[in-house]
Amino acid sequence: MHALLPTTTALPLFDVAASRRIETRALARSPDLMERAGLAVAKLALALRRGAGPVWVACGPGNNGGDGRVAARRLAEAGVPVHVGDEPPTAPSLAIDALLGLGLNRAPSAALQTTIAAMQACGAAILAVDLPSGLLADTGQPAGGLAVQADHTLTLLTLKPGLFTGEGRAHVGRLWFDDLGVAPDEAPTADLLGPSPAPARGATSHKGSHGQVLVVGGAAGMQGAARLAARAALACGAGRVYVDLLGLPAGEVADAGRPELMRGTLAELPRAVGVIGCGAGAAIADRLPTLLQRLPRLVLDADALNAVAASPALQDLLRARPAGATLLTPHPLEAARLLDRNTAAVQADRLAAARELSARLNCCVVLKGSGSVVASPAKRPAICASGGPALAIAGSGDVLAGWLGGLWAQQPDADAHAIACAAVDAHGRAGEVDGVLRAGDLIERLAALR
Ligand SMILES: NC(=O)C1=CN([C@@H]2O[C@H](COP(=O)(O)OP(=O)(O)OC[C@H]3O[C@@H](n4cnc5c(N)ncnc54)[C@H](O)[C@@H]3O)[C@@H](O)[C@H]2O)[C@@H](O)CC1
Repeated sequence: MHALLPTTTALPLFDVAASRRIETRALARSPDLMERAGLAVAKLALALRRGAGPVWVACGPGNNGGDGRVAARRLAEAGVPVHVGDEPPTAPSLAIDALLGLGLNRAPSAALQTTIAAMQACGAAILAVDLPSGLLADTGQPAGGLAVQADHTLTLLTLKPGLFTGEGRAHVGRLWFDDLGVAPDEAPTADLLGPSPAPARGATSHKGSHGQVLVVGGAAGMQGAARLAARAALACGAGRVYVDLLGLPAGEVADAGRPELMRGTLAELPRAVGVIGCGAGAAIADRLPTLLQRLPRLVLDADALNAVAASPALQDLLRARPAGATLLTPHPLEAARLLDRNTAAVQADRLAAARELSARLNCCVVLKGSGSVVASPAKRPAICASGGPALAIAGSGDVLAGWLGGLWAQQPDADAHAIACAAVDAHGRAGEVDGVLRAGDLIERLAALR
């Protein structure tokens, strides 16, 4: 058993169906899995309980409750006062939520809702077994809108996607993992991202070795967005970064605060990585057909995505591009527009929405939000484990788009999916600070962690 995040390596994720198959085969080999699970819960509970009061164990009707009952027995054997039941004892030293795990298949019943409310109000820290009760393992959504808000979650046997995306991160608290000694014996449903190495910079390399980025955006009044993207691409290490600022006369400097940035256009830069749409406004729609047909590698963000959503002709152009050549970075509302549904429907199953969009448009899709999802046609999707609320700021997406472009410029042989996985994880890690960041500070943190 160990605390999981931050992870230093990529990790496999398994949905409910895969976890069940792994569990079934493991049970055939070692029938004592529940004993191992309960013992792991008891050990963690011993470390987490505060004070001399009883440990409250709330057990549900299935095997999740079975884990709880084994943990209660183990704790009692260790001399700890234990209370098993639906209502809290006086002054509990810890509450163990063993109500519902993988078997959750509907909104918590009225009785369970009462127990969950009592647990939230009991004054002790909550340790959830496998999953916070009410949280759907595949999507990270609370079934019926209600799930335990745990302080700690000890997940068992497999890591599930819903612990990391959707509302998962808001419910699990600190995440612990015990594989119960079982090595997964099938392909994962998705990957949890770990850090990727920064592109190598050879001793004799020069700026021409590190690629070009062309940022197209920045309509009148929105030039900051394009400049943030360009600054991020530069900080990432791209050799030359150009900005085609739609709202600025040609003779004016790209960015007075960053003299390294240059003005440029598609006509001069046919091999650059395009970062298109940051602060671009509606004018980008007219530029997109040429950009989509000419630039070999493209990152589309913000207004470029809205233009694509509104135009079947642009969607056809996207689909016609080679596999691995285009990266889309929608937030949930932009993804909803692209999929012609509402934001809630996207958030209800983020993995599925990202996969569907990537298949429809033949692109790599980064669905932003807590637990960003990276999906590409014919590839296993990935979920980002890094990041936090400090990233919920103006310009955060522009910085990500620019970082994606900067990374891709330096790795021309990498496909969109690999670039997206590396950039999204880096962006998340740079955003792991207490309080609030500004987008400019985020660029500096990305550069420092590079
Ligand atoms: N079988 C084993 O040996 C192991 C089991 N494990 C544990 O077993 C869990 C899965 O067990 P189960 O498949 O029994 O599933 P659960 O224990 O999660 O729940 C299943 C039961 O809950 C009921 N239920 C589902 N949703 C409900 C709702 N909204 N309101 C009220 N009742 C609801 C179902 O009708 C069923 O009776 C895992 O999450 C994990 O905690 C793990 O410890 C690994 C080993």
